Amino acid sequence: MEDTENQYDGLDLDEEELAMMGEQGAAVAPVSAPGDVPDDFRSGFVALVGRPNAGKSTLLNACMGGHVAITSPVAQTTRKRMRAVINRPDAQIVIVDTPGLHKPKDTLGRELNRAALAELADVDVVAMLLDATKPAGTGDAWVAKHVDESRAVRLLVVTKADIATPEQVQAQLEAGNAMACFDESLVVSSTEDFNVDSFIAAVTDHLPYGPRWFPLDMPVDASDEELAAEFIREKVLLNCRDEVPHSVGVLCDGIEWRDDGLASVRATIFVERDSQKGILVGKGGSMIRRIGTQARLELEGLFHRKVFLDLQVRVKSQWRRDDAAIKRFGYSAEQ
Ligand SMILES: Nc1nc2c(ncn2[C@@H]2O[C@H](COP(=O)(O)OP(=O)(O)OP(=O)(O)O)[C@@H](O)[C@H]2O)c(=O)[nH]1
Repeated sequence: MEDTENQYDGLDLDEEELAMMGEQGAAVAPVSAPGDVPDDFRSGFVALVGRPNAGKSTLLNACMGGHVAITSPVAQTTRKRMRAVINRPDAQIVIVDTPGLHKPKDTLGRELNRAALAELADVDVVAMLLDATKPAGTGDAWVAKHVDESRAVRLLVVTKADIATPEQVQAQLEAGNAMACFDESLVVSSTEDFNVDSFIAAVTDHLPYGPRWFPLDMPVDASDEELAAEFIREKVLLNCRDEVPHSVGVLCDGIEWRDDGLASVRATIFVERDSQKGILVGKGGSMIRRIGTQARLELEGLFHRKVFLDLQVRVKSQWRRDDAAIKRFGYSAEQ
């Protein structure tokens, strides 16, 4: 069903809320002292915003040249703001991946929207992503309205050029530019590495002169536990269908860095109903074993060592309507 404007009623943050959230984001302090970087060093933050499935996390990964943010064909994959850092001799670019803006059905959905919108208040550049293969709708117009109100430099990025026709790309460029006043428009394919460099260059050109905000050895601002939980959730999304993906929350209960070089990771996958637990565990444990194997291989790549993964599945009824649970999972706007 096509989104209609009034489905988003009550979602807009007022100025006070935005200012408050902007201040929280601004709590990052520079790590480089004056003189550590050249006078013409550029640095700052670019937020990727757009509807679910627009390709935000995939573009972030393409910019980073690796698997940093989780992606899947399931809408609303991203639940945590993810900041990834590109370091160049002339610039430091902090890319902020945000949850897809959508019509929320529960407290979690509302928190995800709040988290995404809050980023608009506190970045230097906003890149609004539009999927070239999906006709722009009122949901995109709603996102564009917020982008238009942002004080940041605005980029329109039409994504998935590899699977769109030239006509679709052109139509999306026109639709996007009709919805908001953009400073620049680009067409990319993140999976085919088409124009990803141009995107980074465009962002860099619009960043102010400034210090480094993150140390050179910190490509993402997430802890090992947070990354482990997200990569496990990604494997659940890739293996499960229907209602299970949206009901899944993952908590990493701990990582032990053992003397024998092995990382022992304990994590719990939460679902909302017994029936979902049954699907997730699978016949004779086949599904959870598959998810565990895929997640373990991913974590071995991430941690550069062998991983022992202990996965539990538990039921927590209606956690998506529970503020405290949403906070505990780290999916809240107030991180
Ligand atoms: N062919 C193609 N597919 C893409 C491209 N970019 C993203 N995709 C696919 O589109 C789907 C959604 O991509 P994501 O990067 O997870 O989208 P997102 O905007 O982060 O989604 P949310 O987390 O729901 O907000 C995934 O299946 C990606 O593989 C692209 O350039 N080309």
